Amino acid sequence: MTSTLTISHLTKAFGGVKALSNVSLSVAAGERVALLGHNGAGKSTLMKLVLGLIAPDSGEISVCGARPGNEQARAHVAYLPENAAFHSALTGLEQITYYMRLRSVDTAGAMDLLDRVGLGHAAKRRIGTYSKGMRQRVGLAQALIGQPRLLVLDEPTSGLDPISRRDFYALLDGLAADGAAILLSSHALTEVEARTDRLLILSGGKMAATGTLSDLRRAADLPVSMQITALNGYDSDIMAALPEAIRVNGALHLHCRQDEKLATLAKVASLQSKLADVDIIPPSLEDIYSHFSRRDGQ
Ligand SMILES: Nc1ncnc2c1ncn2[C@@H]1O[C@H](COP(=O)(O)OP(=O)(O)OP(=O)(O)O)[C@@H](O)[C@H]1O
Repeated sequence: MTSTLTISHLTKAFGGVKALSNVSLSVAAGERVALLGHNGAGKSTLMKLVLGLIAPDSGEISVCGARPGNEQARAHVAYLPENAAFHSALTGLEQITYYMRLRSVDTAGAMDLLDRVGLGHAAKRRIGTYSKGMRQRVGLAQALIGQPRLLVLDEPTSGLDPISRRDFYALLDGLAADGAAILLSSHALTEVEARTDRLLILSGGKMAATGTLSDLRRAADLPVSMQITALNGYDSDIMAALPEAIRVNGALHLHCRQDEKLATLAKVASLQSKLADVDIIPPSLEDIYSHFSRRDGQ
């Protein structure tokens, strides 16, 4: 796979604060990558470096083979800030036409662009009357001018309702299918897990983990929980057979390491005639995220 964005050993400090330390990553054409991390983890700094708005102290960045911020890189990169602001007196169509002129792109395609982001029906209404979701779509339309090969999206779905989020990700799916590389930051773990190809977790400026959720689940190696419900009258038999179980709100809970899971299940299964139900509860996405995202001292 060709890499649209390549970052090698990137380091950036602001005074005494190390915002990024030795971060390397790549995003391939058609790949959707989510950047996760606590407040101050370094996500915005990484995006600013990719956009060429600030320079690294050391390390290399290549955007479609060019240096960030130069003319070639800027022609291929689009950015959507978290709170895109537009002129409230302009219509969606006027605003997009204006941006197209700024980018020296033929404005005849403005309406198509608005249709593509689902704003065709409101193209001639003032942006001041748009909902937050509609303004985000104006931002996305603006980002799509000139068919960028890399989209850098800073918390693009924050403040959107579930339907608008779903529509937004469906749009991103289409762009990725057409070959765009997408790097987006988010705090919405469940949605990025479902709608991106890979997760990157930054913690204290360092790359704490990268991979699919299954990769991260394996690497975190967090304990598995089981909730065991005994048949009436068999509670103490179960407690005797599973002394490591603890009682929580009337049910019995058992924790075991990943590599003990099958053996523990076999033990539980041997008590089948005394059990009403067993639920296996894998570590949640939040558990995995917190495992990798612990800040210093936490
Ligand atoms: N211009 C700057 N001057 C001084 N310190 C800065 C500057 N920009 C960022 N920092 C510091 O660098 C660290 C990383 O900040 P950054 O904004 O990249 O984090 P973030 O992950 O985007 O956080 P958030 O989720 O809150 O947006 C923080 O400690 C921040 O205070």
